Amino acid sequence: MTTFNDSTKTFARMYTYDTLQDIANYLLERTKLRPKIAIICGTGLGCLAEKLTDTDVFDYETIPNFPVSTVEGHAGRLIFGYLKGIQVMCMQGRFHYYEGYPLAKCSMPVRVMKLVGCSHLIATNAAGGLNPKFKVGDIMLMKDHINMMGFAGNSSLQGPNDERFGPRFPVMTEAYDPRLLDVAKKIGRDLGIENELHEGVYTCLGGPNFETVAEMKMMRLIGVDAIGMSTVHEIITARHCGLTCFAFSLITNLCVPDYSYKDDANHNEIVEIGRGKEPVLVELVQRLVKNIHANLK
Ligand SMILES: O=P(O)(O)O[C@@H]1C[C@H](O)[C@@H](CO)O1
Ligand SMILES: Nc1nc2[nH]cnc2c(=O)[nH]1
Repeated sequence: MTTFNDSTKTFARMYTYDTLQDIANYLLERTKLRPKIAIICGTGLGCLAEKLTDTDVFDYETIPNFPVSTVEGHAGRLIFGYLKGIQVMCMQGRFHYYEGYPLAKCSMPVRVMKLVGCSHLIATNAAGGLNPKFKVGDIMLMKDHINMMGFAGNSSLQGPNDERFGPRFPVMTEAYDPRLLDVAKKIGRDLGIENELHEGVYTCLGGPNFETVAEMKMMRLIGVDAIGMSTVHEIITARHCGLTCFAFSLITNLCVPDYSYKDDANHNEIVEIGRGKEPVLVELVQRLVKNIHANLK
């Protein structure tokens, strides 16, 4: 019988440094672009990738050893291109634990980004707003996360550690780059959206079910502002291999810890809210990319 731990370790062994280097080489042989900035588009936020110009597009199923994206609202393409003249690589669609992929597999594209030559990661997601100040359509800049799945002994870094990626025991105290957080707040003020922009703590739960009222109450008690089903393991993997990280959540629904609240979360609405916020999200990311590029060493 295969246990949870066995399968996690099997995937960690399957995505060895050499296998991931092969994937990176496959891409580098097929694009002339050498981006330093990688972007992961969350549910309904794939519009970001549509803004790239002079693109080289790789459907996930054409990339050797790449998983496929099975979620509605996630196109399943890795795109190299220019965002306002700056080279980026963009995942239009990510992998989630609830799709049946172990966390190591969900976050393995982050290591490919590193091997392609990226130094920065911008991750986006759709999340339920638990902080009572949040409204649908607001943006929460991720200041920190609580790794609930890690508490349960499930990590993307589980299994043998390859020091070429990073140390066995990586620190996470500055998982989200404080400078980029400040830059994003300034961009928010410049765009006049400071009233819909917050900072907060995100957590990833395994999904695919949304939360019970008791679970929402518990999350609020421990300091969570927004709940989702991704990003945390990607950031852990990215920090492990030395990428500078920035992430934000689009608040697509409210997590109201009250039994009389009846407006339940719904995936189609989550996708639609993301699409509706396209102009401001694209502008935020474009300006952030410009700032990162200007500060590259
Ligand atoms: O990929 P993200 O984290 O943006 O997707 C969230 C979590 C679920 O996949 C989905 C729920 O509608 O949105
Ligand atoms: N777990 C979780 N993920 C989400 N993604 C978007 N909204 C939600 C939510 O309310 N809960």
